[in-house]
Amino acid sequence: MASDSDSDSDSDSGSYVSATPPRPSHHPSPTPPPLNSSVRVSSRPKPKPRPKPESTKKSTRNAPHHSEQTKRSKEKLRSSKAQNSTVSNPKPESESEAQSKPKSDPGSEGLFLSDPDNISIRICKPESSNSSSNFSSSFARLVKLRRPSFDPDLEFKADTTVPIEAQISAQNQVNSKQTKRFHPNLIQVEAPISKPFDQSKRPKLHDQGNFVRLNINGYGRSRKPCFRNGSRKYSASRGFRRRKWNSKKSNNGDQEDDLLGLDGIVDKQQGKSRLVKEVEEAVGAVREDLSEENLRNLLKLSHGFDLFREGQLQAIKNVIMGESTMLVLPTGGGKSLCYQLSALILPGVTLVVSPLLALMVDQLKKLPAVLPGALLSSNQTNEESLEILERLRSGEIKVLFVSPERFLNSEFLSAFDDDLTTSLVVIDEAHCISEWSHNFRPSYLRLRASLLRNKLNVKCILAMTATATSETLENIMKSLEISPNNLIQTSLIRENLQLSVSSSENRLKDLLVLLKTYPFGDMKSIIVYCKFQAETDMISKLLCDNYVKAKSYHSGLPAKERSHVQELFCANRIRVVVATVAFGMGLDKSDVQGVIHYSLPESLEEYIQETGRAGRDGRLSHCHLFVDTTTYYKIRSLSYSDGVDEYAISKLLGQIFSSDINLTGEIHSLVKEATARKLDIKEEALFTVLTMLEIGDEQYLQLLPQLNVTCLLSFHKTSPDLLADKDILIRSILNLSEKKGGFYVFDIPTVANTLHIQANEVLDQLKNLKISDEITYELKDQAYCFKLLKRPDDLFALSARLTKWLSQVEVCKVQKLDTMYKIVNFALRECKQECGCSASLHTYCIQKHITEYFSNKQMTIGDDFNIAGKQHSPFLHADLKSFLKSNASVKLTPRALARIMHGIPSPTFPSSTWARNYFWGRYVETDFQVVMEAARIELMNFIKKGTEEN
Ligand SMILES: Nc1ncnc2c1ncn2[C@@H]1O[C@H](COP(=O)(O)OP(=O)(O)OP(=O)(O)O)[C@@H](O)[C@H]1O
Repeated sequence: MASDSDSDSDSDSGSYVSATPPRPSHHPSPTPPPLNSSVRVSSRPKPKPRPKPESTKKSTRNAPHHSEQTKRSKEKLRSSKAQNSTVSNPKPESESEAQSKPKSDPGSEGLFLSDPDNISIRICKPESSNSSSNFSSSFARLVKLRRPSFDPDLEFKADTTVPIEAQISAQNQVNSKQTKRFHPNLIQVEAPISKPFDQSKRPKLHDQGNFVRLNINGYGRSRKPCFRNGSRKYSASRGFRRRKWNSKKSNNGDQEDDLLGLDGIVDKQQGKSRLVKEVEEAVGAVREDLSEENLRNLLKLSHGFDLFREGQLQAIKNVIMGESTMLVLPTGGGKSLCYQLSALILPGVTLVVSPLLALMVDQLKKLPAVLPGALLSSNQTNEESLEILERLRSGEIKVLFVSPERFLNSEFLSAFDDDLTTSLVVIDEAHCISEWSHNFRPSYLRLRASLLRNKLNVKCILAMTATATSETLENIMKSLEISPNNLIQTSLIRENLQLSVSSSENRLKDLLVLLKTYPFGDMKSIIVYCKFQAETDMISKLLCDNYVKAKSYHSGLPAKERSHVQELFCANRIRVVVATVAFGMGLDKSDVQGVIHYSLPESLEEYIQETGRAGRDGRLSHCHLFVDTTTYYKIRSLSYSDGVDEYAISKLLGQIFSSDINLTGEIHSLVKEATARKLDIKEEALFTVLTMLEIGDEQYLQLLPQLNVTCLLSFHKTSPDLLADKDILIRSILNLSEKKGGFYVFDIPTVANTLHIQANEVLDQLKNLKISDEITYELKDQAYCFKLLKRPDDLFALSARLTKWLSQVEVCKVQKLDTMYKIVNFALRECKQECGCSASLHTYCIQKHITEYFSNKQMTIGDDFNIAGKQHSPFLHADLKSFLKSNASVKLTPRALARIMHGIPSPTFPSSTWARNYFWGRYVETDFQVVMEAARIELMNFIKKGTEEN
């Protein structure tokens, strides 16, 4: 039976169909859908034997050295941030980003780009007491510009004491005496004053890599150990750089850097400029002659490695020659190096699209010091993002990390309009493009070659993944227009991994035994993967009770705690991390010796990725998998939690294209939670449908960045009416809002549409008024926003097509799980124990079947196992009848009924309410399709009977 905790599994990328995204710990309450749920018409090396484990060293790191000036900057930053911390986050980009970011905790670990010396140009200062009218006037000009015919008096039938023209001319006079302030979104109208980048150019020290720019929350924090995990300390590249730059090297590791005096810093800076010069020369040589020798010389200088790994050299050569390339290297195979070295050589910018903020942060940290990088994320303010784009244009940034959702942002795309040369676009985790991958992510669909060429003017694309079937690869290469000749693929599983499997009736007991006996008993660094968050907490506690140093890790934990666990693990201060799928992306700990799957992975792709976290140092490592049928059925059942009925899709399309929606470019919104609950469609599935309506065969709409669309506003200094006289936005708000509980409640897109401006321009103006202490406000109701471009000719045909596609994706997901189960079952029951397979060790047979699966070869396993569960149950129909009788007033579809019988929570039927029902999860072991068909029959009978009785 799946309860709340059962279903609260994690995902590594907040993807839609295949992996359930990290969930909040609460479930939506089962209250009826609120009124606003409708569309809002707003207006490989040979394994070396592992040495005996050493006793864990305690890493000691001193507080970083700061100059007085940086301390002052830090103070300034804190106060400015405090002033600027609005209740809102105006541009949430994606679930995954939002989940990765520290939840509005100013003290939490900074995943922000920052330059503490440059605070003054980014943070809006509070204005003097009459500043609201200044804002009002510049805002009025903006409105006037967007909608010349706009007359607030006529529009709102209100008296105005100050006509808008007078406001504008008065403001012009004021402006002529004042420093000009430009609205950030006025770039199309009037170019903002090009701010000289007045950051005092602190050269990066070698040990800072790219991290110093990450932390907007406080300068000093950039040197906290959270960004300096234990493994990095000993990494080859850092070691190399140390040798290069610091002749006074002692054995103190990082501590030594912190204790260096000014002389040391000067030495380092000189060393760095020498290195930069050498790298520049090496780059020049490569540009002249793309020989292996020249590339190896550059590799040595920039990364400190002597040799390329398999696939790297070819990938780099392809990219430098402008050939779009598909690169498939195993986890830890060295994919990042391919774009890093290429970025050094190519003249323009390298844009890296990455699915997770945490991954971006990690990759940014890993850039060699000679390669300046930055990232854009929804955590940043508009000013910060604009500043980064400015630095990109000025050539100060060579590598920019972005999420796929960033491509919805017009400001971002317009930065690539003219002079900016984008030499390379890298699509990391490229399998997310394909709906047939284990981790499909709708936003990745946007990343087609045509868009990248048109919008970014880029010729070369490098797509990278560690795991993709040939079908997925075909899909990716087709949408990115990569020639089949440019597929570089090495083996999927590193040869240093020993794979074992055992069936288990009591996994907890077996896990304890495994951790205490050879080979796992000798290991100092192990990851245990579980399916559910609650499991990880329970198991780590049990391990601690049994003297195994362990911690749990899942996306339900606060970001700070997660990074703390990762730090401890990387520093070998805990032996075991018990984690969900959320752990490990971007983890570059080379000496993980063992991976244990407590739960069956959902696909072979997931298995390969997770086992690939062991033995990145090339040493012999072990991966064990526990198989129990109950977990298999439970996971299989949950694979059906994203499915959608045609009926629900039709209703959704009916809302999106309702007759009173016009196509005049107004912003429309769909409140996520309310719509999901009303239509019983998961939010991720809603987003997939919207994405398909944008980039499917025909473009029906244009998606905009997601927003909190409902604003609750209260006034403080000036009375609302007086402020409305001065401020056109406030006047609109007063006319379009309802008064509730002391707040003026209004819909942001409606106000934006009335004034013919963008929603983020409304938010910017609200922020300005808040800074001037005129108002405070709260934002709620996260919504998908879009503009309608075209109405479908046949809504029914469109919903049938979309439903069919979604159900194929669902089937594909179930098949992936079944294949995983088949392979381990084969190992357990059918393996002839040849080629090294023996007892629980099945490296050979598992690898063989993995290769068959990924190369699309016919699997050499029969379909003997009854993997799909029981096909029939004598009591199913009787139970369905009984359920319908006792829940006659509940509106049910066959899918909803089958979900209840399987114990699968959904937006309308959350487990918090329904898990108490007697029938909840009783048929988890019967194939879902069988239960759904039975539910359809019984529902029809029930309705027919009801009609006859009436
Ligand atoms: N040619 C090389 N020689 C030695 N070490 C290398 C080489 N290339 C990469 N590495 C190292 O291998 C490790 C893994 O590299 P990287 O993180 O790029 O792998 P990846 O393929 O991106 O892994 P993942 O799939 O987990 O993201 C890093 O520590 C990197 O420094």
